[in-house]
Amino acid sequence: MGILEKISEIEKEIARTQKNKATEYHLGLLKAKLAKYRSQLLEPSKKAGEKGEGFDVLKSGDARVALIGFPSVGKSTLLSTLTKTQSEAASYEFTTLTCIPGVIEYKGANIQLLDLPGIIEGASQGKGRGKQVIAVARTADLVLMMLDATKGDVQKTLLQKELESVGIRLNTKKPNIYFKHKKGGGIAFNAVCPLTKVDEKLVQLILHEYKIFNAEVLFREDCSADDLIDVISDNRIYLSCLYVYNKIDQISLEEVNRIARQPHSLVVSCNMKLNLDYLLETLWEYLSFIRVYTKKPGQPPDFNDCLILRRGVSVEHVCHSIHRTLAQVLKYALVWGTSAKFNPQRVGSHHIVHDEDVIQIVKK
Ligand SMILES: Nc1nc2c(ncn2[C@@H]2O[C@H](COP(=O)(O)OP(=O)(O)OP(=O)(O)O)[C@@H](O)[C@H]2O)c(=O)[nH]1
Ligand SMILES: [K+]
Ligand SMILES: [Mg+2]
Repeated sequence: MGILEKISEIEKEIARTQKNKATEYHLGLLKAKLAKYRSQLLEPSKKAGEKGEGFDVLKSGDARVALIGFPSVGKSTLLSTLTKTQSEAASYEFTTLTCIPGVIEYKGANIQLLDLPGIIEGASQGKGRGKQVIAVARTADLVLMMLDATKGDVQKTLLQKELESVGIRLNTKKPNIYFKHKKGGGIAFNAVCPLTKVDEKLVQLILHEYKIFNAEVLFREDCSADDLIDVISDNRIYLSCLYVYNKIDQISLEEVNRIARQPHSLVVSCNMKLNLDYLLETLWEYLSFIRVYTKKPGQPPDFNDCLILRRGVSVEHVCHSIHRTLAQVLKYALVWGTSAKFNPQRVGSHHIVHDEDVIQIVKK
């Protein structure tokens, strides 16, 4: 039996099995098996001459955003609208056959936007260009999942499943489980809170399925069997995802309102150029961008040139992004803006900067 068949057998068995206390262990074990086979699928093929894991497009700019969606939802139309690059758009499916990069220039940031071929159900198992598209998605800072607003929620459910099955987790955090493989000593299992989804026996069963007999496992939150499998597998990718519903010029206002209220979702019309400003603003938020301006002593800040950084960075990061060696010679920094208690505040390298702060570096 090939891996794909084994996977489908297990999926069927999981679907058949009623979920209750008595089947809990059996289901946990099946899920572990499933994850194991899927991760075998993810391993790069060793066959010589088999080409095309991903499209070779160099990363550039401050962040990379990958456009993922079914054929003809309007991905290329969006790229051509938001960037100077033109990507052919047409009413037939699979117009785009490769990866086409463009650059969104917004509030001083350069965001690399990747137009990609449409993907369909079965993409993760190699249908269409699915595997290559997914390989590109794994390299992105953000997935922009484009959906056809006239088609309800099916596209979203299907695509999410495709991405899940290859280890991509959208808008979720890595489960808070400490896991360490050991050379001996058996399995030391602990939890810092009451667990409602697994018990020690299930954890052991799952670990044994992975041939792990010596390990330290500490649940720091009430995680599930799936969470544990994600942590053991260690090849999961946690990505932010924005669901962008296009073609709202074709649906009712009630439907627009319903969709726009869903989490991580927003509505646009590329053809009518509706709500695209809000899309850019939201992209900026999701990428956690902030702008920091620099200032030389005795001169006004340079507001034409900002540093694009991520929320939560310190003065040390700011130094690094100006010059590789600057942090080493930092004496202190003067900061103006919302991160400062008074203007200017004299701060050290650990001070966290805010959006639109102005900073002056004083060297030793
Ligand atoms: N009504 C409507 N049609 C749109 C909108 N945006 C794009 N389209 C149309 O949808 C069709 C597909 O657009 P594309 O940009 O080629 O879609 P795609 O997702 O890149 O398609 P593939 O490359 O084939 O995967 C074209 O006929 C577009 O004119 C929109 O906002 N409203
Ligand atoms: K198309
Ligand atoms: Mg296209």
